[in-house]
Amino acid sequence: MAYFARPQSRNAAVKIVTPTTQEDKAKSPSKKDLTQRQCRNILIYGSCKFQDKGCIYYHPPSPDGQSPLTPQPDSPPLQASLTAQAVNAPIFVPKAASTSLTGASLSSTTSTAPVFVPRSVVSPAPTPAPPPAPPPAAVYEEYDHDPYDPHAYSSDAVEPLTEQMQDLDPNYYQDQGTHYPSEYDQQFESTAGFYLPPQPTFTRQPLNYHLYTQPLPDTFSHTYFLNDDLREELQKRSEIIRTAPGPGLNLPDELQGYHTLVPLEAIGGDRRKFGNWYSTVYRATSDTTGVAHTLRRIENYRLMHQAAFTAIETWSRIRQPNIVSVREAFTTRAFNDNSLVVAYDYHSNAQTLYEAHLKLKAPTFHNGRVQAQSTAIPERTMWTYIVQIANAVKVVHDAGLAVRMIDATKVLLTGKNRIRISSCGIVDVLMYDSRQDIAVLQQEDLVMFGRLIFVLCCNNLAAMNSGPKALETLGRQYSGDMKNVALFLISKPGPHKNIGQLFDMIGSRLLTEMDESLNTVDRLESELMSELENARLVRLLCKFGFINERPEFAREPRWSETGDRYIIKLFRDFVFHQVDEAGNPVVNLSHVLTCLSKLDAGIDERIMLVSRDEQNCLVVSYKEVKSCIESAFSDLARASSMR
Ligand SMILES: Nc1ncnc2c1ncn2[C@@H]1O[C@H](COP(=O)(O)OP(=O)(O)OP(=O)(O)O)[C@@H](O)[C@H]1O
Repeated sequence: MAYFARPQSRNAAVKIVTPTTQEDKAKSPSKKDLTQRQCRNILIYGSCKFQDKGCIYYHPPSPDGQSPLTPQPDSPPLQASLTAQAVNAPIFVPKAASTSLTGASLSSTTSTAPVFVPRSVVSPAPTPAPPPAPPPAAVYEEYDHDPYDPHAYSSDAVEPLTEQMQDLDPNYYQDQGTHYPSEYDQQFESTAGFYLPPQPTFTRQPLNYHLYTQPLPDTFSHTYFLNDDLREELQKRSEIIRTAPGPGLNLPDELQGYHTLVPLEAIGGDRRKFGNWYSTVYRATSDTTGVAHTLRRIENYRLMHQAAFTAIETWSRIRQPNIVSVREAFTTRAFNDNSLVVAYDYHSNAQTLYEAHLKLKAPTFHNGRVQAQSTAIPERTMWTYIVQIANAVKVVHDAGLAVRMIDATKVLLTGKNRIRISSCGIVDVLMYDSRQDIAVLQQEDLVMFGRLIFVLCCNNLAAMNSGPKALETLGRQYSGDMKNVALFLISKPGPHKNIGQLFDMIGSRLLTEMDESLNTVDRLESELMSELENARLVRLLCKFGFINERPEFAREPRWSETGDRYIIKLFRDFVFHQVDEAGNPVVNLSHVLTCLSKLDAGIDERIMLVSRDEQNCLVVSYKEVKSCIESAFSDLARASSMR
């Protein structure tokens, strides 16, 4: 009987063919020869559990008449700790229980995804699988590490086995209640006259790549996909970054290395001035990098001194997470006037603090009643803003510059509670002629910062017009610390009033902020983990797409349905085309993800692949399917690079 036939593929797949009779098996000369050879279990374990249960190999009698090399009850335990799994050998199927390796009996070695019933398994009623042999009782008569060559196994082959064992979990043996050979064992070995492999050294713990990456312990719930809020936010950003300009705007097609200008604010209607000038903000794409940038254009501005751009150079060297980075500045006549343009980083879906908190919002319906939306900013959020702005101001002041524009319409909210000061450097260019002492400008920064706190706490852009009322509102709704900070910032300039002193006042809040940002990093890292897995699987699916059913190779024998590609095709059916008992398609993402992850890891777990005509089935491991895919894909890649 042909238990195993070497498949057409050079890969190690076990083809299952119709079982033949016992007589055929008896006639097999190779089997006969095998019975003359000494049983490997005797060599490795000192005994063979299956000696009297059908093992066909030679078992030498022991001198005391007991079964050969059976350990005495008080003798030290033999090193019988290798399982079939440990040496990568097939699971032993006792002869009595398996007259043939039918699909049913193989089911014990197949994937454990029980919900899926491949077509061929559905139609013939499966016979119950025999219980798997106990792990330590593995026999190696049939296989070496090449499972198809029954004669290949020799004692020399023990060496490669130890190499494979090095990849195993070191605790594996402890778990089995066995141990590595001690000195005593070594002595026993030599006196017993059989060879035991040298003690393996374990260099690393094998990774269970086929399992999804675990999130950080206990902190965050684990999901396969990105958190909904974050996904929505990121999608919105990438959607907004691709919006096209409306028709009839009459904007230049090309502007000093930028194209596709899109205004970020309404053009026309009531416009507020930026100092003495009108300004407009555009999103534009860089010709060289394809990256979106923000261009702030000052209309009708005539540059008198080139030196006015010196400040832009200094600003462009500042990289601080709470400042919108400055890229460059230039003048242009592309808008049919003399315009000054300063380019900044673009933060998609950004809002100004004014838009986020101060602008009147449409009322909402709650319990059937119209309700004005609450615009009060929670104290916690206010402290986050204060710490971030203070951080930015400190960096700017330390660089010998002044922000010169800390205003609710110029501070951007670019993410959840994440703010950045925008429009930096532009005032330095505009006011170049009326140069002022930098220390005075820095004091002004602090006052502007204080005013912004009053505006946000009172929810009123004109809060500072009535100082005492604003102070009272702030004191009523926020803590004493907040009031002190706001008062300090708007107080008269003095030698001790600087941004460093503010940090002395808010020291403990900084620690809270730091905790928060570390938590955010952890959370995002955990999100990244799941996306990492998904990216891995997408690459795998792309390989599948490249390989499966290529029309140009339809007549090519190597691509035909007899080689590696056939295994890949059947595997594709196994992953995606499962049917239930009634023949209905099973659409189960978990099954797909599990299979693909196991494939990517190339683990030794075996699965049964069934041909579409249900006449043949192949037992292959994920490792073997992976190697088929790798070789098919590298063939393709080679072919494509030769063109
Ligand atoms: N760097 C940037 N990245 C993304 N969007 C930005 C950037 N800078 C400004 N914006 C957006 O451009 C729009 C206009 O910005 P601007 O600074 O002109 O605000 P504004 O409220 O219109 O102020 P003003 O009344 O002074 O023009 C705002 O919606 C803002 O979110």
